[in-house]
Formats: sequence, structure tokens, C-alpha cells
Amino acid sequence: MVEATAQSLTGNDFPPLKNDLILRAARGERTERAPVWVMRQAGRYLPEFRKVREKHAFFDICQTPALATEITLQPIRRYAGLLDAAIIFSDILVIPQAMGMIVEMPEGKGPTFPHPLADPEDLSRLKHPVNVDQELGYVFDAITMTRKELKGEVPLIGFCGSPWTLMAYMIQGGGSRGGFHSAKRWIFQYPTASKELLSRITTICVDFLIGQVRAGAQLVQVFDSWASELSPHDFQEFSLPYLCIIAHRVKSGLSEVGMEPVPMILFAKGANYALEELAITGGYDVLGLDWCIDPLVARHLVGDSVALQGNIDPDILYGGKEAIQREVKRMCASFRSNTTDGPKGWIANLGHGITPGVSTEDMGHFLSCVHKYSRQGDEVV
Ligand SMILES: O=C(O)CCc1c2[nH]c(c1CC(=O)O)Cc1[nH]c(c(CC(=O)O)c1CCC(=O)O)Cc1[nH]c(c(CC(=O)O)c1CCC(=O)O)Cc1[nH]c(c(CCC(=O)O)c1CC(=O)O)C2
Repeated sequence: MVEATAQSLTGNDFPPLKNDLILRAARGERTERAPVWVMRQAGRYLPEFRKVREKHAFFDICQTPALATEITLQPIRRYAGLLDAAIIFSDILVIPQAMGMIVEMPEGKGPTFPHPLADPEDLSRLKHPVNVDQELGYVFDAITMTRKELKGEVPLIGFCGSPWTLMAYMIQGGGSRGGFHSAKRWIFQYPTASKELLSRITTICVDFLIGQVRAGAQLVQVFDSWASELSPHDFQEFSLPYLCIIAHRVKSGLSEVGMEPVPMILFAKGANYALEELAITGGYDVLGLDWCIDPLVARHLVGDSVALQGNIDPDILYGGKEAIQREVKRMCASFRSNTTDGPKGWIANLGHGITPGVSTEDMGHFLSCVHKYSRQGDEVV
């Protein structure tokens, strides 16, 4: 267990960084091998996470910097030398909580909102404006503490949910299992109120990401996990403009306080139809891919303007050692455009989060295979 407390945090005098592979790849540079991290790498597939979870409620962990730090470090310790980034332990749903909504996490059911937004009058129930330092300062404290405890081993990623994905949760009242009818009814029946809500969330995302960087995050990722629910036209109307505002305002906001921009990653799951446009106008340095697009095709669409992240099917980790090796090899060849050169502008990851049933050994095997098959000079499939 880490010993520091939130009270002991002082300034931003962090230990020097020893591994900058992911930062170089995010800038589009050619690297000696692909940096690798995994969405949800600190989570239920780890027995050490489940042990902490037995004693603490999910959001208590998020709100207690020493616990969030401990869990963020768990995969970094277990897979020492194999992971090239840590991601702060938190959840995308801390923003709806900051807006005054109650979010519960009943065992085995996933996030639940007991009082979702039913119609536009309900917007008046939300805090507006939101004081992000006050409501989400615990995430900033957790980031500062984690950054110190990481001792420069790997960079730390901060994150938030996208306006559309968060709006969908706030109206739907729960996870993907319930469908998306209520959330989508809003965009068709109440487009003006929907845009008002999206704008409010956008402002919070901007302040939240700037705060995370000021607290010590060295990259940030925006999760638009439910982009897949929108048609290309509706993505243009109800998600893309807000994603663009976030990227541009975070960068300008950081420069206003005299800070260097950090790489920004966008994971818009299922929005592969928008990759070309996102690369041109999005303002993100890295675009995350799900497993439904071939990396060669994605690279062709985005050109050299952005780095890419991803993208094998998370269920491959259930396929056994041989399948993992085979599929990682295939992914590496495709991201490396079938050359023996080192990868250029590629961060290896799954195409979405690791799921709770994966064995810790198979996760380790995935990471080792990326190290082996993404290396410069290595054979291609
Ligand atoms: O599938 C659903 O409908 C609800 C998903 C869900 C959320 N929080 C949740 C759950 C329950 C669950 O995972 O079973 C609740 C949640 N969030 C988290 C965990 C830990 C774990 O997955 O085992 C859990 C499970 C909690 C538990 O029961 O112990 C932590 C979390 N959520 C998230 C992150 C960031 C990341 O992915 O790396 C991270 C932290 C980083 C890390 O674990 O290393 C992000 C998150 N949370 C969430 C989403 C939306 C995804 C979706 O709706 O499909 C997303 C974004 C995404 O994964 O695309 C919402």
C-alpha cells in the first residue's frame, strides 16, 4: 500500500521520466518498438484489485487518492518492464456525479443512475456551472500522488468520457445492457436541449482535462465509447463538434497557463467512418481504433497526420497463448505496414478494455508478444 496521503502533496516536483516511448509514438515518431498499455489495465481481472474491492466501494476508491494510486500501480508492478504507461484509476462517470447526479455501482450490474434525466426540464436539476476543482479535486490529488509514486517509471494517462457518451449515460440511466432508446430520443425530439447538455458537459471536460494535466497527467484520453450508436450524420451533429472543442480548448487553456500541451488521444469506438475527418479537424494527436478496422486501412485514411492506437479484439485474450501470439503478430505487421522498420506513430493496445475473465498470465503474454513482434528489424508475418 502506498504511504503518501493527499495532505502531503506539494507542488509538481516529479521524478524524471525513465521511459518516454509512448510520448514519442504519440508525436508520430518512429520508435524502436511499439509502446503498449491496455484500457482497463487496473481492474477486475487482477486478483490484487479484487482484494481491495472487497473492502471498499468503487467510488470510495476513486475518491481516496491513496487507494486510487495503489490500484493504478498494481499492473505496473505486476508487469514490470512490460507496460509503457499507467492510467489513473477512476471512471468516466465522475463527471455526471460532479454535475449532481447520483451514480451507484451495484455488484454485477454496472453503473446505475437512480434518477436519470427524463426530459429537458430535468436540466434544472444539474449543477451549473460546475466548480471542477471543488467537485473533482480528488482526481487531481490522486494523479499527483500517483505521478510521484510512479517514480518516473512510465508516463501517467488522465482521461474523461466524451460529451455524447456521458449524456447517453445520464439519460439512459445505466450501461449498454439497457439499450440507447431514451438517449437517442433526446437527440431527435429535443435537439436544442441535447446541445445545451452537450455544451455543459464539454465545458466540464475541458476544465477537468486541464486540471488533470496541471496535476501531473502526461497524456490524456477522451472515451467516446458510445459513438457507435450514432449514424455518421448524427455523430457530425452531436459528438464531433464537442470533441473538437475539447481538443482545441485544452491545448489553448494549457498554453494560457504557460504549460506545454500533452498528447491527446481520442477513442471514438465504432466511429471508424469518421477517422479521416477526425484526423483533419479533430485536434487530437492519437486516434484509438477498435478491432473492426484493419490498421493498414486506418493508416491509409488518416495519412501521417496523427498517431494510431489499438487494436486487437479484447476477446483474443481468451483464445489461448498460440492465438494471442498469432494475432499480435498480425496486428504488428499491419501497423508496421508490412515492413521491417520500427513502428511509426503507433501505440499498441486492445481495441477496447480488457474484460474481467482474462487470466493475468495471458495478459502478460499479450504484452510480451507486442514487445517481441513490434520490434524494429523483426520479421513480419
Ligand atoms: O458496459 C457497461 O454498460 C458499463 C461499463 C462500466 C463503466 N464503468 C464501470 C462499468 C461496469 C463494468 O465495466 O462492468 C465500472 C468500472 N470502472 C472501472 C472498473 C474497473 C474494471 O473495469 O475492472 C469498473 C468495474 C467496477 C467494479 O465492479 O469493481 C475503471 C475504469 N473505467 C474506465 C477506465 C479507463 C480505461 O478504460 O482505461 C477505468 C480505469 C482504468 C483502469 O482500470 O485501468 C472507463 C470507462 N468506464 C465506463 C466506460 C463506458 C464503457 C461502456 O459503457 O461500454 C468507460 C470507457 C470505456 O471503457 O470505453 C463505464
